[in-house]
Amino acid sequence: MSGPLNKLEQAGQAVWLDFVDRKFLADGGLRKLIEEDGLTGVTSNPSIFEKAIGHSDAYDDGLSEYLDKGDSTIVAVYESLAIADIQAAADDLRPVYDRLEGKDGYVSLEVSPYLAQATDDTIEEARRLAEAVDRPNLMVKVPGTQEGVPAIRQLIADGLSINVTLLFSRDAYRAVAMAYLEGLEERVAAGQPIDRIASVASFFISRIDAQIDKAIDDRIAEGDPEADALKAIRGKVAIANAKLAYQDYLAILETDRWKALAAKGAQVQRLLWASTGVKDKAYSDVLYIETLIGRDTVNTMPPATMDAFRDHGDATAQLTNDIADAEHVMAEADRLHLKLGDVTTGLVTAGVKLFADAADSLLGAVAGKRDTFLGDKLNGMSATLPKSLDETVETRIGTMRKDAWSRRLWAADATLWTGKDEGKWLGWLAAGKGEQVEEDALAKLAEKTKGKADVVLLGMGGSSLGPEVIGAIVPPTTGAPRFHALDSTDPAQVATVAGQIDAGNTAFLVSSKSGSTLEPQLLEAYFRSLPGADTKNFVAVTDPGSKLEASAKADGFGDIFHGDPAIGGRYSVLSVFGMVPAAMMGVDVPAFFTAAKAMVFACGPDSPPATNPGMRLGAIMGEAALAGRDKLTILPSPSLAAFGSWLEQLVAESTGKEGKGIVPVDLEPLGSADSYGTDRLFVHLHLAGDSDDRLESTLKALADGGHPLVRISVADPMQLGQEFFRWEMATAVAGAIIGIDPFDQPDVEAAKVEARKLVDAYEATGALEPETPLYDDGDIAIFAPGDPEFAPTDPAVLLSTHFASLVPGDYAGFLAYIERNEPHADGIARMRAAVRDARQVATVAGFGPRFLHSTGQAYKGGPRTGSFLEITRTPSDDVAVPGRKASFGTVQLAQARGDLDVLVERGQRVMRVHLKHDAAFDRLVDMVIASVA
Ligand SMILES: O=P(O)(O)OC[C@H]1O[C@](O)(CO)[C@@H](O)[C@@H]1O
Repeated sequence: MSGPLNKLEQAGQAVWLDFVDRKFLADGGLRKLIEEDGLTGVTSNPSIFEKAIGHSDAYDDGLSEYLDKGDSTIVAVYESLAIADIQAAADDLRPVYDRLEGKDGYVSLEVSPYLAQATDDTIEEARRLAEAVDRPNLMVKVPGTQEGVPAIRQLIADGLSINVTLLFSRDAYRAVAMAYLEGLEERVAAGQPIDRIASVASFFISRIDAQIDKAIDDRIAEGDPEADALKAIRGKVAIANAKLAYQDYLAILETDRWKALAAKGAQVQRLLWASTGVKDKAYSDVLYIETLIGRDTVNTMPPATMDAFRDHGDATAQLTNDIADAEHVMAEADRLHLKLGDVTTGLVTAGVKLFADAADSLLGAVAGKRDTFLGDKLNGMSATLPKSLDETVETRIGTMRKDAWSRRLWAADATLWTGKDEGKWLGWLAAGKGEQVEEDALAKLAEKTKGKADVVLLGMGGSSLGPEVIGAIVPPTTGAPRFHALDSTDPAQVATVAGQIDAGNTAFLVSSKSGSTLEPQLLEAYFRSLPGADTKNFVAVTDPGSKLEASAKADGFGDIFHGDPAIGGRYSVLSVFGMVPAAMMGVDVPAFFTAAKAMVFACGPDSPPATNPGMRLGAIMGEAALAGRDKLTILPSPSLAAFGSWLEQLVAESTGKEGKGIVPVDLEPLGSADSYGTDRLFVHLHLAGDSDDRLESTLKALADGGHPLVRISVADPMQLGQEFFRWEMATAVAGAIIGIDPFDQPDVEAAKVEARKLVDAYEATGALEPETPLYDDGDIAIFAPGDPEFAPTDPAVLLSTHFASLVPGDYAGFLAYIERNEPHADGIARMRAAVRDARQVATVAGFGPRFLHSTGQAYKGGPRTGSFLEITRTPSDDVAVPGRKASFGTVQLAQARGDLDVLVERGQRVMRVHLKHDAAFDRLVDMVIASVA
């Protein structure tokens, strides 16, 4: 063969192809180039794979085959595809490699561009890739950044062949040339062979001219007096730079150091010309080939450049010609202040970023394909946002990608939030993959619990709400015990659960991360005192070293499960705190995690924000809150109605602090589209098979009316775990956008302290501190401790004054320290609807003390826009707590009063209505509705 490309080989220059594509390889395209054009190598980079994989369906078979295996990160999927191509190319080139005895015939695969600034990670990744590709003619491509240089030295010393990429300056080239020598010397010193170690130093050409030429053109356009001198070096700087780098190379060959290595069989580290397709179409399309032909060099060409050279290239060696001229060009560039040093430094950074961008887009494309393949095994999400919010969300997603939020979150980088200790609270990421639980231990526990009639969980907030939601949504297996979550000190509520069970045939679960929460302590004492109760049937779930762990051990509990101290209570549902009760209620935990993992992987570190469901939702929540849409209104389909109680604790306790945050609105009766203000972000969660025409038409009207609406679809209740994880990720991300620490709860403790003070005083004196009502008619009493404006008057005026303070953007809260039962829930729902419709404000509600451990944080620490009606009552049948003077009723009242004091202190508006007997509740409901009519 004697075409121009073959002639390059004769001139000592190897022709490599800067391109990989599965179809091209499968069709024998590479073999043809090897046979006909004398091609001896292939290079790839993230942009090349992005084009290959992201924009064709040639990889879809491989993709689906891989995804069938189950657990698969996007990077793993990408690598499986890329490695197969690299292996195929390496196999095509193997005869060349063998013929040339390892001097050529290489194919290059680049380490992740995300690691370009991390020496140790680069080393580890290069070793891993070399092992995975498992071909002697692989060159691992490593960026020649400052951090890359020591990695290159180490990898050469390891015996890997390395393609050093992203070299723009002679200084950088000389540094990697030295790293190559050092690596070889290390091997020689260790008595290891060096003759099969190859390396190329990839020197980039056209990108330099693109920058310098632009600067020249700008200066000329501005009328620079040196216009002629500038014009004279246009299109010449990159070539001159490369020619002088080649002189550096020749100089190295003259050193004794090199000669000693050569004597041991070392191969030269060839200069490889990369980026050789011309960017300026005015230049000859073979400019960067013809000018750079010389012995022991490589030119890696994009296909179009290769075709052009085959067609009309001139293979005369010119690399060592006109060196004086090259020096003159460089001197001129310097004299004319074209700042080549700055340009090459900038190009390294830009080059790393360009490959990282390509990798993001590649991973995004793979993620998209994976999602399509998974179909409804991955819960879906779509959003209809008003234009301005849509724009800010997309801008945010763009900056999140650039700032590597997906990777940084998984790497526990606290600077995503406030830079405090947030990185220590990310155990929920591993928990999502099932890594916090031992499935065998759970299976044993499930077996043990099977024969029981009931399971009663005693715990608060994060320790009770996840299990309650699982119990309500995931269908129980036949024969599984009934499940009750008890998170209250309300005497009637305690008595109701006690009345539903036979303590002798019940498994009890005391669940508390801290192991020191008051309510489960009181409840444990109560249930252990019931006839038939046996501590062997008690299970504790708690963090290691807690007070509960010690007492459960001492008291002979049947089982103790340990939580992960790196997970906060509200993020704990996929740890033992959710999964122990799930196992006890008969949920197939391994299957639950198998279903959950689709979302965990979709939210993985390698899933860029645009295709990462948790990140995207977090961006929407965070941006909506910043835009004043801080009331996250949960509108589930009927079968998912329970989900909101878990979600509201996660969102409220995580984000509601420092006067900022998101106020979740759960179980608010559905209104007409025009009853909602502009402070809402709506979220609809839909379980396949559910239908609710009124809800559907309202959702449509909301979206049509310009309200932001996120729709989430869940194909199967077993995929509930996906929503736990998606929302955990989204909440953490929203917290970062809002600018708070989503893992602390600074204001919850304050109410606990106040309540404890009151209970302690009661234990000492036998009475709660006296208080004076504004109004008392023997039926109801009204207190408004924080507001001097309220004068004792008739209750209707007091209530209407209270609600009159609400303005759009505010929210009304109903904090009910009464039994959580249907009549009470209905009455509260009616009051909420009336207030919302009258005042155009969002309404929230919680039963106390349950909400204290969930939404209570946001009511105290979040936006100061709340106005709360607290409801307490004198219980008709109080229940004693064994070993204490204070009854459940007294503790509950103390908690209510402590809560109110803190709300007042935090500047929220509060009024308390005390019901002197149960029947007064209906009167209160009527009075509230009348007061806003
Ligand atoms: O599991 P523990 O430690 O009893 O806490 C219960 C709940 O109380 C809180 O600490 C708030 O009071 C929540 O964060 C937590 O989920």
